[in-house]
Amino acid sequence: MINSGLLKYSGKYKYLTVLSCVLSILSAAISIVPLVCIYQIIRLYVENLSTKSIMHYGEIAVISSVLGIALYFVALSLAHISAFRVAKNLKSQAINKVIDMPLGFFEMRSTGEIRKIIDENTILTEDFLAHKLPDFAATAIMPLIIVISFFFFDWRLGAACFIPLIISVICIKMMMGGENKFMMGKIMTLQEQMNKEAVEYVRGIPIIKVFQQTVFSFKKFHNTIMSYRDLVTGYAKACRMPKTIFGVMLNSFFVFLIAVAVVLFNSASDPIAVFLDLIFFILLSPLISTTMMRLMMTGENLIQAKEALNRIETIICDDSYIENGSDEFPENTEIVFSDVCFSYPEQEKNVIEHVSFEISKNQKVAFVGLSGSGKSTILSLIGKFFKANSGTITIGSKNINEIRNSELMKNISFVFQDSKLFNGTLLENIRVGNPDVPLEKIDEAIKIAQCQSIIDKLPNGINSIYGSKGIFLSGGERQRIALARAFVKDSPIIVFDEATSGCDAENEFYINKAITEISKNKTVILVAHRLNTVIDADKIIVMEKGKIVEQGTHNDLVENNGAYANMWKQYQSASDWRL
Ligand SMILES: Nc1ncnc2c1ncn2[C@@H]1O[C@H](COP(=O)(O)OP(=O)(O)OP(=O)(O)O)[C@@H](O)[C@H]1O
Repeated sequence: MINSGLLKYSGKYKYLTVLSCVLSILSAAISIVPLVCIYQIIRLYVENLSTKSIMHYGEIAVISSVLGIALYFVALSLAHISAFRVAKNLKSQAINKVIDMPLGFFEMRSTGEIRKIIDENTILTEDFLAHKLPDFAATAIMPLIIVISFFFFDWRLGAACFIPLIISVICIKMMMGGENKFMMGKIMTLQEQMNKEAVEYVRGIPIIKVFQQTVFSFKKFHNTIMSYRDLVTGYAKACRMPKTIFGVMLNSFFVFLIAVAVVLFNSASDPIAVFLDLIFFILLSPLISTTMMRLMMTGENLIQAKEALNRIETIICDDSYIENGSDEFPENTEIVFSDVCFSYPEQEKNVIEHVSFEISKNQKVAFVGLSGSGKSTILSLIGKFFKANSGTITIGSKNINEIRNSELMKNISFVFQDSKLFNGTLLENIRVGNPDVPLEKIDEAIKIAQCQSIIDKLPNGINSIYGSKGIFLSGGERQRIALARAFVKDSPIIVFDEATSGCDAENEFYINKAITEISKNKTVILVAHRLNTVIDADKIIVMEKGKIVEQGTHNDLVENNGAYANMWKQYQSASDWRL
């Protein structure tokens, strides 16, 4: 049940939610008292009885109205306190989980999707607990009110109210039961998808402009919008009839009451008594309508909150990334892959097939091969962005699954093809991996990563805020800042994934020089397309379709006259052609 599901996130505030429901029920029960008092006042007036009693009922009506409002106010206030706590706990648990997730999690989900799951669903649960749940509890008192009015007043007039009431309950069932029960989930899934694809679309606007495309070029986005349109239109059509009948029934209590009352008047020995009972039911019927309307709305909100909770729990309860590794990182940074196979989540085909290799401590090892052969995937597995399907990966004989993610990240630096800088000063960007590093080390990093010329041209030097007032850097310049960052982090293992691709000759020269400096006394793994950067590697591993086809030094592989020798020949002829 949703309530207990949500309440486990409210901690000690759980009782406030329960109390708010109890108070809301009391408030609903008390709300009937003024109606009874008005009925009594009319009865006393019709029967010409004492005005003193009329005053007495008037006072009770006013006091009970105020009490009902006060109880409802307290109920809502308590519900809000508990709801805020649940929203806060849900959000912080989800965010903490996301922070602990390996990079692979973010590769498989867009930021738009993660933001929507956490942000919008917590708002939905908060809204439900703060506003809708007390109302939902209050509607529980309604059957009791109807039964009491049956017994105490006139069962025949009660039955007249019962007819539209039953029909409207059937209509609610038709709108929310059967296939429609799953509608909210489908609608929310499509909304999430639209949100995700809208973000992708906005990101892709430069491509649309450059290639003069329209929104239709973003087929997936367009198709999702169309699917959403079809789904909600279908749902609206399916609900058209029951919703109309529901609306008519809620407004037809008078019709049923008057029809039955006419019959009763004609056969009654005491028409005044029938008239007075009719007055009571006329007073009661708007309360029944409001309650039915509330029931329908809160029922919808209940399904929505349940779906929202399920969605947040896909993150909070995601066991696939449970961290149970230790905080000890091995001294020996030898990396060994033994018969490793891997396929990306939700993909059947292995992109890494029975791969085994060894990288000794402080060796420089390069992966080369055609595009799509699995080089970057190998690097992702070393960083535990994804877990291997089978086989083992060890660092210093310790299985990487036994090393905590944060510890692994502390000891491995990654320099990707397109390094990202965050919105902050260049100094903050450089020391992000080691915030307490002394300024002398930063100066050394700037020198080694050849960043001085970049910093000199900025208005506030190293304190210039990247991304502000036109302070942007070229791809090659960002790479050099990322190299300074890696130097400052000073981790024993460094991974370069095509760090020089996309750079001009000048930047490539600087970056290669920096890589050589930064790599001293480190275990270095690099992926490179430009083979001139791997000649001096201790080992070159050649990949083809997820498998290792050759490994050795540059000279050994050239002598072998295999795949690498071919690549080398092609590379040389291309370089000669360029020259
Ligand atoms: N996130 C992902 N989900 C599904 N498949 C992926 C994902 N990333 C890569 N792949 C697939 O895995 C295979 C290996 O990709 P990988 O990026 O490791 O190759 P690569 O050798 O590094 O290529 P390149 O030199 O072009 O960067 C490719 O077929 C690619 O399509």
